[in-house]
Amino acid sequence: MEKITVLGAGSWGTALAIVLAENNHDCLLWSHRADQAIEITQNHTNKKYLPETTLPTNLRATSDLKEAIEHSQTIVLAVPTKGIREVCATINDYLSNPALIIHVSKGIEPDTFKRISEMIEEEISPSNLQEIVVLSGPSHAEEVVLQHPTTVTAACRDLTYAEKVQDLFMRSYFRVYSSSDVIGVEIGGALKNVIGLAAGVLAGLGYGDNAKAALITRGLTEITRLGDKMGANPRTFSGLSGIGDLIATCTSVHSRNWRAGNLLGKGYKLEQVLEEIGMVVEGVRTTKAAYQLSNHYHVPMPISTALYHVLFENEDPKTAVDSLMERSKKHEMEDLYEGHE
Ligand SMILES: NC(=O)C1=CN([C@@H]2O[C@H](COP(=O)(O)OP(=O)(O)OC[C@H]3O[C@@H](n4cnc5c(N)ncnc54)[C@H](OP(=O)(O)O)[C@@H]3O)[C@@H](O)[C@H]2O)C=CC1
Ligand SMILES: O=C(CO)COP(=O)(O)O
Repeated sequence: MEKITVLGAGSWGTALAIVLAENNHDCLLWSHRADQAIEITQNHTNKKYLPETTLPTNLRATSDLKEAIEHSQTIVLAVPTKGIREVCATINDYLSNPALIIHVSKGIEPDTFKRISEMIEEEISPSNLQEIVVLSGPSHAEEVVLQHPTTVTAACRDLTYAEKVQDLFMRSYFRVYSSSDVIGVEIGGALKNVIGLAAGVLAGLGYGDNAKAALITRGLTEITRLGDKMGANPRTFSGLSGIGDLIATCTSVHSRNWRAGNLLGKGYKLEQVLEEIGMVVEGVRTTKAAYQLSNHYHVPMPISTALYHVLFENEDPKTAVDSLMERSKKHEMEDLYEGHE
């Protein structure tokens, strides 16, 4: 049994805290909202994010970040990408011993192109950092809390820590694999949200399985193309954090990215969509990052680019799909690494 802190009491932080508490770890969940921390500790519920779930009685929450950091040196970071820097900068002030940071967020920062682990390294001083592990894969919180079989990957440049995280989380319904390809796992997790949004757009436009299969396949091609340039092992994209999460996000009604895209395809405006979903839709910001990265590395990413135009330049979704289909003809395989659009 270990002491573990989970930062972020949204759907994913809460679902992971449940797995850890069920594994008999002494898990303290931090919410930045005091009323939610009280609800979790006293009522054993988190109605806003997991309305049907009863939390284990050994799972406590606090809204005191200092208390949460003093609780343990194993910290699961489960806040949206947008909040990573702010939370890390604050916890850096509270850390007195090097911590193992396990991050579970899926995004890339626009403008800086930083992956989550890079942002963490910029905000937490080296003397306060033991290692960073990314935990990622096809894992909708809604299904994890129902104990449906789920598989994810823990990646760290030092495999020993990935294996430690495997041990912390492994449970009958929650199977964790290990990897040393942090870049590949982070890029796969972030960019699948872009393609997941696009899959929702296609569904909203009324398109069916042919379009969905095309999008998943060609989406994986552009993720792999960019990942290769950014230093990932291309084989990682055939794994759980790559094609695995791409399938889960592009085919599931649980996915907030898919649902957001679906509303966009039906004609709703982005602001209305985000209001309606009421939870983080990581793919929106990451689409901006993907578009910028595509230009920066001169890597063709036609789907991400088309979605960028829809999200940020008001392009009509149907017109965007038509333009994708009407591009000049290509060879299917040759363009993967050679950079032909
Ligand atoms: N949900 C899922 O199934 C999965 C999610 N993920 C990833 O996990 C990350 C977290 O997502 P998820 O839990 O789903 O998101 P949710 O939208 O469900 O919850 C986000 C939580 O973070 C809180 N929050 C937002 N900004 C900050 C901040 N600056 N400081 C502290 N807390 C903050 C929110 O508080 P408030 O209620 O006040 O807004 C809320 O409690 C994302 O990167 C997502 O891609 C990964 C795998 C599965
Ligand atoms: O990452 C997820 C499942 O693996 C959750 O996806 P959404 O953020 O689209 O809900």
